[in-house]
Amino acid sequence: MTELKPRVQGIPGWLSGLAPAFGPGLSQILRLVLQELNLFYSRDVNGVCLLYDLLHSPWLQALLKVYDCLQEFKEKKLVPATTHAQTLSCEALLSAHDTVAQKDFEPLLPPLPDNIPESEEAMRIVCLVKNQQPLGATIKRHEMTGDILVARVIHGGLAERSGLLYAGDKLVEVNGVSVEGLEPEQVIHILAMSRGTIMFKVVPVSAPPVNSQKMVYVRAMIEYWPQEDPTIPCMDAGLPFQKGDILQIVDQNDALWWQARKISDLGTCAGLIPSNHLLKRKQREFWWSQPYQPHAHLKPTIYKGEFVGSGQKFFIAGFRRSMRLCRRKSHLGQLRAAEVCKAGGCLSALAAPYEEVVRYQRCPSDKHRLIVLVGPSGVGVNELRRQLIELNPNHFQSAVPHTTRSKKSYEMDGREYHYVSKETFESLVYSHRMLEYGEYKGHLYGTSVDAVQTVLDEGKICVMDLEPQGIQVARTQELKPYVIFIKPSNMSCMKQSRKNAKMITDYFVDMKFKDEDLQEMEDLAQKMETQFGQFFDHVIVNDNLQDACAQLLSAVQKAQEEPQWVPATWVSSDTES
Ligand SMILES: Nc1ncnc2c1ncn2[C@@H]1O[C@H](COP(=O)(O)OP(=O)(O)OP(=O)(O)O)[C@@H](O)[C@H]1O
Repeated sequence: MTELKPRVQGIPGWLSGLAPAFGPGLSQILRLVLQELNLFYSRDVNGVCLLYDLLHSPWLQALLKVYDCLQEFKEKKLVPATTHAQTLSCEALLSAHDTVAQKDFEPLLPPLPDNIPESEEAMRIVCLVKNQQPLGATIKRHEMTGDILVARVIHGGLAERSGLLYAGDKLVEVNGVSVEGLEPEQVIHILAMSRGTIMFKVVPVSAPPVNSQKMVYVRAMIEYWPQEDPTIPCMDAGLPFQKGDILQIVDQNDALWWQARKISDLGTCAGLIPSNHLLKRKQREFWWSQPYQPHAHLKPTIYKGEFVGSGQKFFIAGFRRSMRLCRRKSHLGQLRAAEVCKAGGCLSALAAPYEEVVRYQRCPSDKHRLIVLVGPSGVGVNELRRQLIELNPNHFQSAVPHTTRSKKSYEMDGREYHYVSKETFESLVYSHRMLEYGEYKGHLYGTSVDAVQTVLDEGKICVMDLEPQGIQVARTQELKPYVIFIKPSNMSCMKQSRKNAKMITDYFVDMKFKDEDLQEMEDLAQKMETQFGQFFDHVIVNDNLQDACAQLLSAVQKAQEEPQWVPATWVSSDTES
């Protein structure tokens, strides 16, 4: 041990001064090193060689140099090289950014050789990954060249979202298989069998179509089932819809097949629907193929009698006695039937299949919209109307009807009826100022547009019931009717809810509903929906009377206060929302 000391002390001077300078961590290591060295020394003199190697190891030397530098650096106070170094560095950074941003990083392609044949076409390779969705494109065969072309790209579909396929692109290969000479069905088969990535080789169309059309919304006045239409270019791409559905037309580039979405389903990709032009053509073909038939009405329009208002706290005009039994026995005059039809009571076979619509929200200063209730006889149209008016007679009101019968002693002109001559009544009919009219016991009865306007002009909501044939006559910009269909519930519910209800008959005898009455009501409701469903803004099933009345009140409020789809012709463009 005695010999060790001078040896250790013989360690170069720089090492002996290290321990305090390195701090506790490094001095600890050095201490351990010396202890180890001691052990080696007591056993084997060659341990000194080990120490020598250790102290000369490059990593320890490097570590010590780093330490020296840091120490030196710590003691120096840093000053910028120049006074405006920060500005300079900022400018340098921006200049570097500008240089990079302005540089064209596109690869420089060699010029095309001059000897390319004229017929050579540029190709585009398109890879689409097929998932659960359809590809969203249809194909067709060019009549002259036989080429397979992309007929249309469906909006919102896979192909459209890729931005790589356009209508008019010529298909050359699918997954390496040439489509030359193939029928579209064979190509579709290849596509249907493909899984995962599908590679198309196409010759791009010279000018891809640009869809600059504005978005149009329409109400479907017909129903359409692609599955039943053999003429649709691609059945799977078809969009089925029902009467009254509001459709967003997204593409009208094709004269025969438009692309549309239902507003209830705007997140999905569009589907094919027949264009207005195509449907009109089909309607015309169908119309000419039919043997001539005089116009058949769903049910004849007979104005249903007079008000029976005794025992009420206030007077409600325009309520009628049910003429169900009378109607069954009635024979309508030829002239009247023809007039009803002329006034728009029957749907023309050539009626527009789509009606352009816009969102309309009534301004508080606007007149209220007319509320029209429609429903099969006995369903409760009058009961609901009565209950609604009773809720707030100052707010809801009926229109005072016209009649050609003479005034009774206790009646007041303009309260129960407007009493007019037959000539005056007929002139109102001929000038289309009657919304609905009919004959009862030799007298004419009807509700005029002006009578409705009188209620609306007073700032009230006019509530009237109409035969469905009258809806089209009422659908004008001035009345902006909101049509509510009162629908019977199913037979078993009706039997229960109408157990104690009585229908008012022509014989002043209230009769209980028989099963056949309920069945007739259900059948008629179905026919009404089929024929006139496109005009219904709202449907209420009248099962529980209280519930139905609450629903009616809420629907009437929504009609007046919330935005609704109405025919575009009712609204000038500056009030569209
Ligand atoms: N939800 C209901 N539950 C029970 N009874 C009802 C319900 N709705 C209506 N009624 C009753 O059914 C009968 C027929 O109703 P209402 O007279 O309103 O029918 P309507 O549709 O106006 O038919 P019509 O035009 O033939 O008179 C009335 O006695 C009425 O109180």
